[in-house]
This record gives sequence, C-alpha cells and structure tokens, in this order.
Amino acid sequence: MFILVNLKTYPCDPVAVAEAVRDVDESTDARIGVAPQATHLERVAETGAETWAQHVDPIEYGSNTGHTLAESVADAGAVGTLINHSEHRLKLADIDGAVRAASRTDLETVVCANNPAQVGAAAALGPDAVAVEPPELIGTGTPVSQADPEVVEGAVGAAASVDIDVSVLCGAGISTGDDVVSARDLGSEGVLLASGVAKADDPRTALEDLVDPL
Ligand SMILES: O=C[C@H](O)COP(=O)(O)O
Repeated sequence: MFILVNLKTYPCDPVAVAEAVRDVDESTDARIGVAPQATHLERVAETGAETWAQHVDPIEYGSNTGHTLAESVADAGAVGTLINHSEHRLKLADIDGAVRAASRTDLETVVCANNPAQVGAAAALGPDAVAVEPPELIGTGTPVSQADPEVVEGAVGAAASVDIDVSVLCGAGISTGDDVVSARDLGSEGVLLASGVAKADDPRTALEDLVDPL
C-alpha cells in the first residue's frame, strides 16, 4: 500500500513530519510519501523522505508568474506530484497539460477525482495513479472506505476499464490502520490522507498506527 500524506497548508512542522515519514517507511513494507507546501519541498526532501509536490501547473519555462513549474519541484527533490486536488481543481485540458508537464521531468503523477466518472476521465490522461476523494468527506475523520465503499470500488472499476496500468488510491477521512486495510480490501492500492497525520498531536504515532496492520 502507498500512503501519501498531504500536509496541505496545515500549521505542522513539515520537516518533523517528513522525518517521521522516512523512519516509519523504513519500518514497514508499505510505501509512504509526504506532500508539503511548495516552499518546503527542498527541506523536506533533504530528510530523505519520499517527497511529493501538491500541484504543478501545465506550463513550460517562460513567462508564468506565480505558477509552479514541474522542473522546479523536481529540482527541489520531489519525485511525484498531485494534480487536480479537490482544493486545487483544474480544467480537463489543464489536467492533461499538468500530467504532460510532470512527465517531462519523470515526476510520478496522482490525479485526484471526486467520483468514479471523473476517475475514468482522469485515467484516460495517462497518469501513474488516480485518487478518488468525495469532497464532502475530506477533513471529516469519516473514512471514505466506510462511509462510501461503493465510490472506491467504482473508482477501481472505472480506472481498470480505461487503463489497467493506472493505480487507484482513495482518500478523505482516512486516519487509522483499519481505514487503510478497508481501503485495500476494496481494491485500492493506496490512500491519500492529510488531517489524520498533519493535525495529529503526534504525527509519528499516527503514521505508526496507519501501517501497523499492514
Ligand atoms: O489530500 C488529502 C485529502 O484531501 C484527504 O484529507 P483528509 O485526510 O484530511 O480527509
């Protein structure tokens, strides 16, 4: 299972969380990555944790003030990027452009989607993975794997029907090892989560709990 921890803009210490991600990753068969804010990428990558960007724009080098260039996040140490997170939605053409931009620098890609229909469209753009997240469950602590198992199973089917090589992650409300196991049982190859770790009193313990049953 791939556990991708998105720090969003939560007021946590990104380096401390990254060090916990690195250490817990070494103690488990699960793969763990962390997606800090763009300004924290370099410091997080220096910890040795698997580092992801939260976003890249569908642009190339040039006149793009305020945008995020795939080459720059790769230079900062990111190995992958989220695209089209529910909190940073893009038009379909821009999702396509962002996937292509990430591919230029060999960044792994996870395209987020609200539901199985969007997962099918996202999978057709050729990312490495898609992540299905019902927006209404994000940040609630109510896990998608329990509250809406059909959406996870639907996403797995939708991606497989388009491109069997596109992995499926699920997210929203995932915070315990049981949630991760439920996601796996529904066919998900990973989870995308944020508040369960970034807002935890002790992110390291939260990470250890997440991988404990795996
Ligand atoms: O990127 C992470 C997702 O939006 C899930 O957030 P959450 O774990 O706080 O529900």
